[in-house]
Amino acid sequence: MSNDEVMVHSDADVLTAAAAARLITRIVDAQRARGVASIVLTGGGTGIGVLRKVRESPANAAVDWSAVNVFWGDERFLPEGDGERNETQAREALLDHVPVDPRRVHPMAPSDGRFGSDVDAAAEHYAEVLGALAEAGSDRPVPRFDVLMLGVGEEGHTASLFPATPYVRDTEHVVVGVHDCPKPPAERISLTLPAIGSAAEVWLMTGGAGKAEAVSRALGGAHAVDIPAAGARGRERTLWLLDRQAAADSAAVTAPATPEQGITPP
Ligand SMILES: O=C1O[C@H](COP(=O)(O)O)[C@@H](O)[C@H](O)[C@H]1O
Repeated sequence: MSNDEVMVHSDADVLTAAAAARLITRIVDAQRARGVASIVLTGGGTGIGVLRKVRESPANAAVDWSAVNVFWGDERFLPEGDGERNETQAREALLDHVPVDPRRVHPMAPSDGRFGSDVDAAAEHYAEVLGALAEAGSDRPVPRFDVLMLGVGEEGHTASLFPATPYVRDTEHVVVGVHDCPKPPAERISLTLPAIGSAAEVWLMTGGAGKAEAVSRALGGAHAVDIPAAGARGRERTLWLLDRQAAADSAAVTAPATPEQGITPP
């Protein structure tokens, strides 16, 4: 039985705005508690939409952007600056517009960087970057992630972990080089499910009718190998942020009686 929390918003615009407000608050709270916040970004329409809304929000001035560590959950292995890279899109949407400390921004390597076209070497290096920033005394080989955001694909992929691939089954690595990806580009870099599961909070954010079946199967208890999003769980909290269309097929999430409604499945 899942103890995921589900929040359904009326449409994609409200979803991204509400998730942005939530993200700002999460960062401010983490900075108040520890002086610094660590966030893990996702690509995809909803994830980038959320970053755009953070940029547009006057409340983003409450964040000390110089004390935000930025990581990525996955990356499309393409040349630096390519418009399809999750990093490029995140920079355009937010990071180029707020005073982040470049030393705290940790993108995954591009395909024309120091590892050339060797996606496995690039993945191994990212694991080293994460390991070097792991909390002192922690047995987790990654930093403390206050929030790790994810998208959900129509077939249930999350980060760059696709159904029935060796990568979604991987429990040995923190980061994997993904080959033969069914959604272009063919090569990607991704955190594994155990690495995702080290985050304090995991937020799965998606909207649109095309995601309804995957969401329903994930919330219905599908195996992660079939629906990778079903295997993404935070240590303290797993939160699904959906619009009505994406929630439409989920038995545990009946049509909201009010415009916004949060539901925790039984
Ligand atoms: O390729 C990717 O797609 C997923 C989902 O994207 P969406 O546009 O369907 O919401 C995203 O989570 C992932 O980071 C990205 O690399």
